[in-house]
Amino acid sequence: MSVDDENDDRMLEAMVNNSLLPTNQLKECTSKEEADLILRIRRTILHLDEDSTNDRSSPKNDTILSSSPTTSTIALSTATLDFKIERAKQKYAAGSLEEAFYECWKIPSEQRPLEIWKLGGECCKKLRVFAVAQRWFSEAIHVCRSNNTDLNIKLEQARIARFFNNYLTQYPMIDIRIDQRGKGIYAKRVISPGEDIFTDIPIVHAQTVDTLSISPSCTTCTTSLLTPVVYFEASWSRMPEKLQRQIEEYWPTITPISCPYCPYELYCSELCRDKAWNSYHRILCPSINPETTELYQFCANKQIIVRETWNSIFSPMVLAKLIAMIILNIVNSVQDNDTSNGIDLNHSYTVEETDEGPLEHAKETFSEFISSGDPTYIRTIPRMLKIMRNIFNHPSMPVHYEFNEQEFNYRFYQIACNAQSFSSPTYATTIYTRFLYNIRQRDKSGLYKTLQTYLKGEPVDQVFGGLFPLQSSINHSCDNSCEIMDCQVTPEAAGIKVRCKHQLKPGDELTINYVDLALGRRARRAMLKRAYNFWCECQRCTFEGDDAYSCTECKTLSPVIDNPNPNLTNGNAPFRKPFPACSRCRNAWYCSSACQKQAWKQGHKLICRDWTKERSSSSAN
Ligand SMILES: C[S@@+](CC[C@H](N)C(=O)[O-])C[C@H]1O[C@@H](n2cnc3c(N)ncnc32)[C@H](O)[C@@H]1O
Repeated sequence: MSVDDENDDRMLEAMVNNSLLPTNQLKECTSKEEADLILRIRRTILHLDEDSTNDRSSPKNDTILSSSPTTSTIALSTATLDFKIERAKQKYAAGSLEEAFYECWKIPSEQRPLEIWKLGGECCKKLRVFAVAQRWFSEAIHVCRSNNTDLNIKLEQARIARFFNNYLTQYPMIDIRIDQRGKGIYAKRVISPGEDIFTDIPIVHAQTVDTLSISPSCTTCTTSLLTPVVYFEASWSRMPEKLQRQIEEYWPTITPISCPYCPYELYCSELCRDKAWNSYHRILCPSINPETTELYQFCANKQIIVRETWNSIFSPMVLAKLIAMIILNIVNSVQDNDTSNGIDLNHSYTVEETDEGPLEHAKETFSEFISSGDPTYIRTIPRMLKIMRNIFNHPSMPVHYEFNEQEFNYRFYQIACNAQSFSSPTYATTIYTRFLYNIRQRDKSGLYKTLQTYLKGEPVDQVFGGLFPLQSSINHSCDNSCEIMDCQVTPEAAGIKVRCKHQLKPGDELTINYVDLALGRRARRAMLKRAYNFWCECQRCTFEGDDAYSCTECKTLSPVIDNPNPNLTNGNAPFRKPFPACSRCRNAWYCSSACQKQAWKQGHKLICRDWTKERSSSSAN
């Protein structure tokens, strides 16, 4: 500490002792996080004992924290204010973040200028106290009174950092940044091909409607529950009993248990059953809420799948579970006696009230999933809106959740834009393969030969669609740098891992493919627009063309020709002679070798390969 600093400190102490910092100003902490930070700074950095008599402002945590900032602080003179602002800036420039924040904090909130709110926010961001950073940037925006993009980005970054803090601490090789596409994940160090980057467990998931009835599995942990009865279908009942016993002897042991109150959910264990009950089934079980029967039957009856909507990874059950989990979050927070959230169980809360009000935290878990799509689309699926409304308006609901068209639309697109397919590595085929292996190893009676007339080949594997908090921040590229693999993340939970496919340098973005890479650019872009509501401008889309009738490089249209086949029509458009395709990728067409050479140099060489041979590993669609 320099002499100047010491003098400043003495001056500051004098100010404190001369009531320039009134005690009740310490009530200005509006959150527990802020109060904790201030107390930590006072204890560890400034060595100010909470009970020190020197320090007139020496509250305990409960007095330092106030739910509403006081307005009764004594105003600082302009000179003192300027002195404090300057001092905060100096501390920040010297890298003393805690002290800089303390300086900012000691200025009464009503006198804090924009630069102090901003500086305090920066300090907290660097100190990784993101909840406080969020509040200070938010106040900065409030003080600013105009739309300040820089501050909005800072606030958004603090919010994201707060939400993903645990993940980013666990996976220091990645970072989350935002741009016009929303969040994205970036490498912070070199990551080599084949390296596993992170694992993730879904926050909500459900089995896809097209595998539900043919590939039974544990609703909670997704492990296959394929039994011989299900595998052999009708032929099981026609088999001699002795053969059935022999099959059972070699079939891996599987003992599914169902919900005791309804036939719709299967589990591999009581643990999985209880988890499901506590997180959503206790309000979605048809024995409690009869309106859910229609939803369970809709999912079980694969004939009525509207493929375009409830596609291979999007089960409407994900949507129902998500809302059920929010409702149970509310109930649990009340039961935890957390009175600070001010929830009144006798009151029916509406979605609007929960948006800004005390129930916000109940929805916070799902707040990071982006939601983007055509709002008129859901009018084409009125039946599901009706089913959901009936479920969530049923009197058995512990709190009222107004499930209107707007909410349906928002939640629908949250799932549509973010759902990722996955499965337990204990697939149906794993069970079947083990069965055949057991017979080959142990059977001496010629069972395998007898079974030939009954075996139907490999069973269909169970597939689930889920929302993964971290993985859902990965943007798409048609030349993706990473791939998604199924993974048993913990002994109890299946999920995914993200594996590096192409070498990543610090700052490079982690990307996955949401659509089949073998498709041409026009089809890929159309699918991405329809399913995810964005127009792909990735490197590959930039250096490929749509068709053979315009030069991918100079955009010149190919020459008009006579109709080559009188049976063909082309609307009012003329017939054109196709330009030759790039012989390797066949996804770009050039009018001349000069254009081809130019395109190659510009960047086509970076993405030119036979895409039909690329493994389409990620299945976000
Ligand atoms: C799974 S999320 C990816 C993370 C997302 N950016 C976020 O902020 O949460 C999918 C959404 O991200 C956006 N997105 C993903 N890849 C994109 C790309 N290549 N170009 C533009 N937007 C993209 C689209 O809005 C899409 O619906």
